[in-house]
Amino acid sequence: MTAAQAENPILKSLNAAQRRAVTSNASTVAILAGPGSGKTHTLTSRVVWLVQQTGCQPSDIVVATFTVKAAREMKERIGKVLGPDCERKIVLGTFHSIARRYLSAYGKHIGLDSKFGIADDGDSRAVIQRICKRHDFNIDPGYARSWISKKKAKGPAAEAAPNKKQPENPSLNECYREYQEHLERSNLLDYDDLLVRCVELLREYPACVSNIQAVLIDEYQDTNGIQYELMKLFAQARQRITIVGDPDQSIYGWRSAEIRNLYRLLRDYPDTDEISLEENYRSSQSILDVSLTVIQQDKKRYQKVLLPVHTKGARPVLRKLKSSAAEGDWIVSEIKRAVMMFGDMLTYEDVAILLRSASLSRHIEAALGKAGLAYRMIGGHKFYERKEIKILLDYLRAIYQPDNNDAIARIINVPRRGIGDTTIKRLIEEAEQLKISLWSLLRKHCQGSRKATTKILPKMEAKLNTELLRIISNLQTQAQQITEDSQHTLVDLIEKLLSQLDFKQYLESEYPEDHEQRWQNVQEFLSLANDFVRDAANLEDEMLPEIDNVDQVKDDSILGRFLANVALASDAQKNDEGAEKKAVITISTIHAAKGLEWPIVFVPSVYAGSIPHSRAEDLDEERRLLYVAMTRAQALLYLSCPLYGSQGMGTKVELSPFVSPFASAAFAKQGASFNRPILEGVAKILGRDLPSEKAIFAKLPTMFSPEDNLFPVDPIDTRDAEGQEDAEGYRPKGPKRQRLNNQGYGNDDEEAAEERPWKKEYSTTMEQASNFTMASLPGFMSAGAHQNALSAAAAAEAEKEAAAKKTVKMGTTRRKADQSSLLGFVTTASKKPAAPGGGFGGPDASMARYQLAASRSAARMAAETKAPELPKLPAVDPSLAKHKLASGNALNRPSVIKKEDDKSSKKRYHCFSSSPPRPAGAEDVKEEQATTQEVPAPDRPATSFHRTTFVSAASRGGVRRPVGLGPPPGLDRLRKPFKPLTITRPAKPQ
Ligand SMILES: Nc1ncnc2c1ncn2[C@@H]1O[C@H](COP(=O)(O)OP(=O)(O)OP(=O)(O)O)[C@@H](O)[C@H]1O
Repeated sequence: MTAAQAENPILKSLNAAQRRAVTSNASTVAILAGPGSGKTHTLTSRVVWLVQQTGCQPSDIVVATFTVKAAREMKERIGKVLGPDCERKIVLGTFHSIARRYLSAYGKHIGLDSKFGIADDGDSRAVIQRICKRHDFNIDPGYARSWISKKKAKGPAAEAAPNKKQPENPSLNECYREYQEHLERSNLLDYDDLLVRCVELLREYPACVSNIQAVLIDEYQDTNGIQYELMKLFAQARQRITIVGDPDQSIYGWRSAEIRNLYRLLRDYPDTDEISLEENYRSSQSILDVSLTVIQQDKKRYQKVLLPVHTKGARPVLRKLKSSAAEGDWIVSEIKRAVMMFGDMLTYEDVAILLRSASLSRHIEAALGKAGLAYRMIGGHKFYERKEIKILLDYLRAIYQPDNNDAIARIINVPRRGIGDTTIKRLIEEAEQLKISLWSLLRKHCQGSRKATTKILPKMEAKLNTELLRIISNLQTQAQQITEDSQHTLVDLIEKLLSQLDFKQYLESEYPEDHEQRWQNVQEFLSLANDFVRDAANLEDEMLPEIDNVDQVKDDSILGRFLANVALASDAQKNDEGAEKKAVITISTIHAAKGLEWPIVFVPSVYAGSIPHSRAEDLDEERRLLYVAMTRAQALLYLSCPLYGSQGMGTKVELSPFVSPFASAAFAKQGASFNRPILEGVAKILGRDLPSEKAIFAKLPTMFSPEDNLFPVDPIDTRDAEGQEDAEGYRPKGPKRQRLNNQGYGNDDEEAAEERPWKKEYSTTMEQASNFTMASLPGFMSAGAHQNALSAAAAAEAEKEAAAKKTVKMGTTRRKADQSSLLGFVTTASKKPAAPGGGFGGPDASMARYQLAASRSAARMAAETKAPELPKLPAVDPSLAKHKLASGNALNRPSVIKKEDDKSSKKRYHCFSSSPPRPAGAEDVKEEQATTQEVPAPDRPATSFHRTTFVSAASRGGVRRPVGLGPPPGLDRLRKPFKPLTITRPAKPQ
């Protein structure tokens, strides 16, 4: 690196490999590296470098990202360095949004009406469903939808070539043809069409992109065939491409992402400068190690080196819980514990719960709701999908583009105009038969020029005429004025629409229970439109640069752009934006979490059937999904698995095969003790200031449990051997017992578990007796332990200095001498072997040694004060499970069957004792425990089935009632009408 480069602010924050990638003069640069190695950071820096150092105009750069969220973040990062002006000019967005911009500007050259609308997923599904129904096709509409999408995604060549292996169902082709005809008639493009038509445009009119000097693609591993074509076409003028990607994170196979695109790139651009980034800046060493162990099970994968920059940190956890409900409760308790134990350093915003499928969120949401913790959903229910917002959007679509049959069909009877579903269906069919739009047909009917086939009663016609047609026609005029007259804005238009529909009144009558909330959503929608109008003052940001001799249509309809923005912003939710300001927990699907990171990550439901998903076709892709989820974590990673899943009335599940082979070796069974070295390690990874012990302690609530011990570490399966259940399908046979405490709800049905009336938020010191050690408190360390740690750290520091002296020789070729060729990279194992033991190991930094030494001392200390390990016995003797209380006079206390060998029974009652726990014997403390300090679950206290001695005795007449209490209650009852006695008693911990 030259001296000037060293001073350059763009390059300062980069390591050598990243710098090389940013400054490479090669026309094609491929950066392939593992998660957290700074790929996105490098790509952003390269954009800045190209603008500042090579004289590229921002408007001549195309940057394609995979999600709207990623595009927004990258824009922000670039804007910070280059300023808002430059940032706006860069053509940056998802493939779909970039394609839309080109199609609205130049689409007329390929015969596209520039006012095309976008059919979102819901629209496409509805159209296909109608076609299948009309023709009685024996195909699943969902399958037909993805079949059509795949066909389009593969590009025109694949579309023409028939599938030889599997003969195609002729109905599918027919469905495809009709679907496409429908979209054309309605002047709609679906998501796939945006790409397909853009490819067509750029092939036929390359002049549209003659200005493009550089094309940069993020998350390249998830591009599909058509996106690859598009990338090449965008770059056709200068052939200057930079891609970043990680084959291990390819998780969009179902969307036709093609891992083969990596090979294609190297084949099509043989001079590609190959750069691999090997340092992982995101996660602790233990998180990285265990994630690599998961991904390395895929023997066919592309091997690559990923070295941790951070210290070992807390060991990732694999927690077993009894049921999904218990899993949700445990997650809540662990989040609370972490946030509390780190003082102000961590907030709820630092926590993400990543799910294989959105449907798994029910229990988690219920648990968070019960605990009053705010959360936001990514990939969940979207703001734009709310009923009231959809209605308004459909009206706006109809105003902008009356030929949008689907929008018209959905609003024809909203608010109610007395037009039933059958009539609407007939109208649609009539329009389709006549090959005219629904709007034209309605006009014909209402103008009296068509009457025969559809029996719309005159009254309805009048209503349609005065309401729907009038509203839409009037507002169409106003919509046109928006662009010509600045006095009229999009917000005015929406307000007028609301008043003409009397929308508030409509919501009140239609949704009496939650109309206020819905009206609030409408207000939010208005403010969203207002923001859009304000930003549209910078209309130019969407404009593509003028190119000589190529006509461009100015996309100056604010309404049209607003609607396109809504259709493409499928994962940018308005409610998210609001929530982002507050410290809230994130619940996300793993797919939507791509490219993001959080200090604390939970991955629940790690069982076969969930991940890998029962319907998944590609197991390797499922493994990669788990890998993506795990590598989102910076400091603390938790996986969990219930004994019974939430689907199918709680069927028994097995731990995911992706983790089961090494579960006990690689994971801790419960959350780490947050002692000072662990806290300091996390602070270092996150680059945050750790509050003092005093400050942390001051904020801890009284009776707060500092350990992850509210739930049993090894939950007991209480169902019978065959998993037999009674007729209800879930509740086990046998007498109902009083629940002992809130731990392990596995033998209850899920609902019952969710509706538990009371749940303690803490455990008492006494319950902690067996594991209450000073070392488990944050910050505690004995002087001896501290001394040992200091000397270990000093030794490690010396070692580190010696290692730093070994410098790496730079090669003279494009590729760094110590980096494997990209082809080698994607085909053979790297020269640098993975850390021994499947990725466990690697160089210990001084911090790690310090931590290890410190925690060893702490563990030794703990061992000295630890109560003896007690045999794990069920809280209630199993033989008693079948015991039934006789309804009559069997009021005697059931006799506990004494076990010969139960010598420790006495010890199990220590919860009732105020004496300190007995010291541990000469028990060895393993090295492994030193860092993680697993805490045994508290033993269950004494339990019995007894009814009170008093009742028992009184009913036998064995005890005299004290005089002052009056006559026995039984006598009184005889005189009064019978009133059942109901006591709502919390399930009390005993
Ligand atoms: N040279 C560096 N020095 C310090 N931190 C860095 C460096 N490069 C990247 N980082 C940090 O590492 C983290 C991960 O970076 P980034 O998101 O760019 O990684 P990525 O390779 O794109 O990850 P993924 O593939 O998982 O999306 C970020 O917090 C980033 O700021």
